[in-house]
Amino acid sequence: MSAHGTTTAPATVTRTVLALDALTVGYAGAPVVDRLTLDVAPGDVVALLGANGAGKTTLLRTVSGLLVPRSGRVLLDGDDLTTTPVEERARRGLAQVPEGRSVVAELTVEENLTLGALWKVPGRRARRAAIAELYEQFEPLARRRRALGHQLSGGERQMLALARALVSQPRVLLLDEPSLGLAPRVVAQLMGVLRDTARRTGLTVLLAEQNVTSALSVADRGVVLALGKVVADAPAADIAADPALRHAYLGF
Ligand SMILES: Nc1ncnc2c1ncn2[C@@H]1O[C@H](COP(=O)(O)OP(=O)(O)OP(=O)(O)O)[C@@H](O)[C@H]1O
Repeated sequence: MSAHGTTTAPATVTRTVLALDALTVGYAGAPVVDRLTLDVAPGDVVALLGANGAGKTTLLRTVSGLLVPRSGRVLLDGDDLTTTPVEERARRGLAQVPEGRSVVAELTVEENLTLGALWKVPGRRARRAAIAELYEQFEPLARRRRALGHQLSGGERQMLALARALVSQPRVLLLDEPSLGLAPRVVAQLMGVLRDTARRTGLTVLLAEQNVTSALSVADRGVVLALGKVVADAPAADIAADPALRHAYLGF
């Protein structure tokens, strides 16, 4: 009771950086993402899991602005970005690393990183400092800074794609299948860098992965999709420890 005799609400504030509100997205025919609602807290690493075709890529592309939903909203810090162009979303701190390690094959590692920093980090000196800082985390890239994109291994390319997204210091990182086609040792290295970065910087991550074990090893929270709907949303450790859930939706 307060001094005036009224009951005051407890001072708990749930902060949300990214909110997906009843999103429905599709191509031709039935929706692929179906009235999906998800709130992501700042600094959360969320693994988006689900079988082939569950709607993970479609959801990430809707958040980054590559796809426009049929209905529902995408909110960043409470601002409705549902119809905001991709570039403006990027300027506001949303960065996507698409499936397939998009790096520029004809440019060196360092040039690719400079390109990533170009419009987000003003001034050559600041860009050089941002890249130097990244090299400290992405040690294999530092060693290959003069190598061209096409000379890199799959793991190095994926690492470069991740580093290039991080150089713009995004607030929310959208990662689509970073482990695809990589050897387990390389996947472990990549996930380790992602986990360290998220812990150090408070970055919020939405990580779509078929590699459930790897994704849950870095995530705080797991969200399982099936037919475009959320069928489970729980701490990553609980999902990893739930054999019935794994068997029903994750194939192991
Ligand atoms: N460009 C497109 N045009 C038409 N249908 C599409 C398109 N892209 C995806 N789909 C369909 O939408 C559904 C969901 O695909 P999506 O790629 O979002 O799933 P996913 O969970 O990311 O699966 P994967 O891990 O295989 O990428 C699938 O049935 C897929 O065939």
